[in-house]
Amino acid sequence: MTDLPGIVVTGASGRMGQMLIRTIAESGRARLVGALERKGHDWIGRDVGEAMGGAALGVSVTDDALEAFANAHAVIDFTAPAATVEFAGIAAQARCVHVIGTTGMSEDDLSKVKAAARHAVVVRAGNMSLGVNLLVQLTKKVAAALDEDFDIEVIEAHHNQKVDAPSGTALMLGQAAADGRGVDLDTVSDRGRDGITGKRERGHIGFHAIRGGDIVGEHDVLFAATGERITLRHVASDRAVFARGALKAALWGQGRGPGEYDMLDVLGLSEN
Ligand SMILES: NC(=O)C1=CN([C@@H]2O[C@H](COP(=O)(O)OP(=O)(O)OC[C@H]3O[C@@H](n4cnc5c(N)ncnc54)[C@H](O)[C@@H]3O)[C@@H](O)[C@H]2O)C=CC1
Ligand SMILES: O=C(O)C1=N[C@H](C(=O)O)C[C@H](O)C1
Repeated sequence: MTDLPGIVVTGASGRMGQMLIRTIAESGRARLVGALERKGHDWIGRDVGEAMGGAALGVSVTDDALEAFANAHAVIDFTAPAATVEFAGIAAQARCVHVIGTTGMSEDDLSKVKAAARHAVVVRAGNMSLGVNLLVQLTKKVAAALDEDFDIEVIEAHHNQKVDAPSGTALMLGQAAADGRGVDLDTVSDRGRDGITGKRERGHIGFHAIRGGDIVGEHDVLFAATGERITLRHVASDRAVFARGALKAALWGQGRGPGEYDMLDVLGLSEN
């Protein structure tokens, strides 16, 4: 049992944190060695299993990342951009695999993560599910096959607690569509529409975000032309799909050379 890779989960009380802790505990392929929460959180010092309302797991929630990461093989991190940037530096120092699910990161945040990946393995993806990563590749292929007579719109729906838009997944899908077409996403991106926007520009890629209730995560890529349209769709109905992907990434990263990887690498779906 103690030979299994030891994993720290950051944001332990969060929606994804709790799902990850359950997934690791039930996997038989890894062991939970740390559970991190932000300073002042009322779970600090408590056994994380009990804090989640279940049996004790023998791991106390801490706010000390340096100490927690020192004894870990991997950190699975679904928190917030500022926290993730801080954890990237600490994980690199500790030479443990850093699996990043956090979305809404700025270019500056991403450049700091990239710097950390010079010293340790980082696996980062806006969506860790098998289905979405397959959809990314399908989107790229369909966008490459169709010309600009087909307008591309990415529509996503999430729960009412989500703080960033468009979702990390929507941006991955938009990037895949732009790559398929051979265009620069920043140049053709239309984020939402409101007011007298003028007609849709040919070749642009639109993003639209719905927020409501407890929607786990739904993504449509619409290719609309005159007389016909195609929709590629993924629906996540259980956060376990993200947690299983993240655990797979943490195990895949063991023994690999430093660098920044994504779930296409982990799942063997990368075309490069
Ligand atoms: N890549 C993927 O497959 C997925 C990514 N996400 C992303 O994961 C992130 C978290 O999502 P949720 O779990 O729904 O959010 P949440 O709000 O339920 O959980 C975030 C947790 O992080 C904790 N946290 C914040 N700062 C911290 C710090 N400095 N140290 C330790 N803990 C800290 C918060 O206290 C909270 O418990 C979001 O960015 C979301 O978009 C969510 C699902 C799947
Ligand atoms: O915040 C969420 O919940 C999710 N976030 C990710 C995103 O921004 O795409 C992945 C998933 O859709 C759930």
